[in-house]
Amino acid sequence: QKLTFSLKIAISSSLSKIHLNVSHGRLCASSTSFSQRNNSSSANLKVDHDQTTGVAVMHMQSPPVNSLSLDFLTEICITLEKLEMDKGCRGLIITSSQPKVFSAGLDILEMYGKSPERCGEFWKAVQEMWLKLYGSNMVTIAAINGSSPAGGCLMSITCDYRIMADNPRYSIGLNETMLGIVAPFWFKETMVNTVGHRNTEISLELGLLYKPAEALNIGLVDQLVPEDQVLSAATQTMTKWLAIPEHARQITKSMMRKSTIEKLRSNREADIQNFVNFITKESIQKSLRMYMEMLKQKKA
Ligand SMILES: CCCCCCCCCCCCC/C=C/C(=O)SCCNC(=O)CCNC(=O)[C@H](O)C(C)(C)COP(=O)(O)OP(=O)(O)OC[C@H]1O[C@@H](n2cnc3c(N)ncnc32)[C@H](O)[C@@H]1OP(=O)(O)O
Repeated sequence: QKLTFSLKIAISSSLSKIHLNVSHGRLCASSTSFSQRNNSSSANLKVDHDQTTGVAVMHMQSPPVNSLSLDFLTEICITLEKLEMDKGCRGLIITSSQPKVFSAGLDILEMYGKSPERCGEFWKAVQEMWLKLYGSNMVTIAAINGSSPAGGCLMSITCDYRIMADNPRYSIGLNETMLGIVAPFWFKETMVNTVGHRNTEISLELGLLYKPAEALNIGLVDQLVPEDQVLSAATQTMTKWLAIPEHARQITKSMMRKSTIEKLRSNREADIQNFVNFITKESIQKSLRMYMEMLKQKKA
C-alpha cells in the first residue's frame, strides 16, 4: 500500500513490534520482533539496542555515502520515533557503517529535476528528522567516523554531543553556499546554538568545511579520538550523560532548544513553500547540476 510520509509517521508510533522496510516511498510491514530482539535492521539502518544499558546505536548503511534521500529520511524518522517511545531506550548513538563518510548530507538528486510536490514531500521529511532529533528526550551522541558535510553536519549538531575521528582527510561543516544554495534559518540557528553567531556567520557565508582539528577549535565537535575509538568513546561519554538526573537534564535541554524548535514548528508550511520556490528556480537547478558535475570530475 502506498502511504504518504505524514501517514507513515503517524502510524509508526503504533508499530513498536513491527519490522519496517521502506522502499521507493512505500512502507512494508512484516511481523517480526523489534523489541524482543536487541537488534533491528531496515534497508539502510541497523539498530543495536542494548536493553541493559538503555543505549541504542544507529548505524547508517545507505551506500555509497549515506546521502539523505526521502526513503532514507523516512526510515530514520520511523526508527527515531520507535526509540523515543521505548522507555527502555535512554540514549542514542548515531554512526556510519560506510567507509570514510558519516553522511554526505541531503541527497542532491532529491533536489534536482524533481516536481514541486516531490520537493515539498522531501523537505517535510528533512524537517521531521530535525524536529525528532533536536527535540529528542534521549541523550544523543554523534559518533562521526567520516566526512560530514551540509545535512550530515546538521544531523551531527542536532545531537547533544559530537565525537569525531581525528583524521585530517575528513571534514565537517554547513557548506551549502558552495553548492549555490542557502542554509535555511533552522540550520543556521542550530549552528549558532553550537558555535556562536560569529563563527556561524563566517562559516555559512563562506560555506566552510572544517578539518577535525579546526572543528574542535570552534566547538563544532566536542572531542577528537583515533578513528578506531570513535564508538567506544561515544559509549563512555554516554555513560556519563546517563548518570545525570534524567528529568532535570531533559528539561534543561528543552529550555535550550525550545525557541528554535517552536520557530520551525509554527512555520512548517511556509518553510516548505520557501524551499520549493527556491530549489526549483532555474538558476538554482543550474548550480546543483554544476556541483554534481564537479563531484563526478573530482572522481575522474
Ligand atoms: C530569501 C531567502 C531564501 C532562503 C530559502 C532557503 C531554502 C532552502 C534552500 C535549500 C537548502 C538545502 C540544504 C542542503 C543541504 C545539503 O545537505 S546539500 C548536500 C551537500 N553535500 C555535499 O556537498 C557533499 C558532496 N559529497 C562529497 O563531498 C563527497 O561525496 C564525500 C561525502 C566527501 C565522499 O567522498 P568520496 O568518498 O570520495 O565519494 P564520492 O566519489 O565523492 O561520492 C560517491 C558517489 O556518491 C555521490 N554523492 C556524493 N554526495 C552526494 C549527495 N549529497 N547526494 C547525492 N549523491 C552524492 C557522488 O556523486 C558519487 O556518485 P557516483 O559518481 O555516481 O558514484
